[in-house]
Amino acid sequence: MYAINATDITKDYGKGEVLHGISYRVPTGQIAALLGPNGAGKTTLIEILEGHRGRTSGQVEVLGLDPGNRRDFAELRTRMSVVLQQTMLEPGLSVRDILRRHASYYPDPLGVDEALEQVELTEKRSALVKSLSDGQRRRLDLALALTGRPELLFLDEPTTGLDPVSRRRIRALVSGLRECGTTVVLTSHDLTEVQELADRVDVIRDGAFIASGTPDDLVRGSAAFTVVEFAAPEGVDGRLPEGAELVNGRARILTDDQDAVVERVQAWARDEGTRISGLTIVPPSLDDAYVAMLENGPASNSASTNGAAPNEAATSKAGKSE
Ligand SMILES: Nc1ncnc2c1ncn2[C@@H]1O[C@H](COP(=O)(O)OP(=O)(O)OP(=O)(O)O)[C@@H](O)[C@H]1O
Repeated sequence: MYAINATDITKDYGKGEVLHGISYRVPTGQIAALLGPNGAGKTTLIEILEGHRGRTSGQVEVLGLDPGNRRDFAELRTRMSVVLQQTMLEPGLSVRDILRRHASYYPDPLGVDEALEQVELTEKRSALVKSLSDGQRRRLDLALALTGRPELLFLDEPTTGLDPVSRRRIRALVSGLRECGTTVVLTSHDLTEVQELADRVDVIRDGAFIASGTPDDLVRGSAAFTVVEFAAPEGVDGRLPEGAELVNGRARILTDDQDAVVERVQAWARDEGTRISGLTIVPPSLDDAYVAMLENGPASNSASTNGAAPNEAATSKAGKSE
C-alpha cells in the first residue's frame, strides 16, 4: 500500500519544465526523505502532493485521493498535515486556546492535553505563543500537526535552528510516529537527521530523481570513501604507506576497501619497525554520499541505476511494508 503514488508528474511554470515526468511512491507507514539542492524541484513536488499547487500532467494519488481535485482535497485536509519551516500563529493566544481552536477543524481530534503530552509541552499549556522559545514553538507546530491524527505528515526542516536536546526530542517524536502507522515525508538539509530517521531517501536534481533507496543503500552505492587514519609515527613523513597523506599529524587514506588498506598499513608498520596507534576507520555518512552523488553523479552500483525509475526501483528494494 502506498500513501503516495504519483506517476509521470510534470510541472511547467511557463518557462519550461521544472519536473520532468517523475514518479514518486511512498509506502504507508514509512518515513521518506526528499533531498536535493536548491531549485531541484522539492517544493514543487511536495506542494503538488499536498494539493497546494497544480501539476501540468501526470497522475497523483495521496491516501488514495487526487489532491488536484477539489472534493478530494477537502477530504485530504482532514487526513494529512503539513508542518512548514515557519508557521504563522497568533502571538497573543495561549497554547491551549490555539490547540483547542485547531482541534475544532477535525472530526476526531486529539485532546489538548494528549497533543501537548506527545510533544512534551504540557508545562506550557497556559503560556502565550509569543513567550515560547524557538524549540517550544516548533513542538507546538508539531502538536498542531498531530491534532487531527494525520495519516500523512509533511515535515519541512523540523529541527532547523534548534538546540541539540530539542532536536533529539523532535526526532524521537517523529520516529515514534512510524509506530502509530503515520507516513511522514521529510524535507531536510540535515543529513544526519535524515540518516537517523528515514526509511527511504529520494534525491532529486533538476526535476528528476537521481538516486533512491534506504540511507544505507545510498551510502553503499555512492562514490564516497571510508577514511582510515592513524597517528603518524615521528619522522616518517616521506615514507607513509601508499596512498596516505599527512593531515594534522595523522596519516589519512581514503578507500572503498578498508580491509585491504588496514592490511597494507600493518605491512608498512612491520617494514618500518613501528607500531600503529590511534587507528580509526570512519565509513562514509549519508552526507558524504550525498555530496559525492551531486559532485560525481551516482556510482555505477547505486540504488538508482537498475533501469527502472529511481523512486520505483528503491521502493521495491527498501519497501518494508510491501
Ligand atoms: N512560482 C514559481 N514560478 C516560476 N518558477 C518557479 C516557481 N516556483 C518554483 N519555480 C522554479 O522551479 C524550480 C524548482 O523550484 P523549487 O522551489 O521546487 O525547488 P526546491 O528544490 O524546493 O528548492 P529549495 O531547496 O531552494 O527550496 C526552480 O527553478 C524555481 O525557480
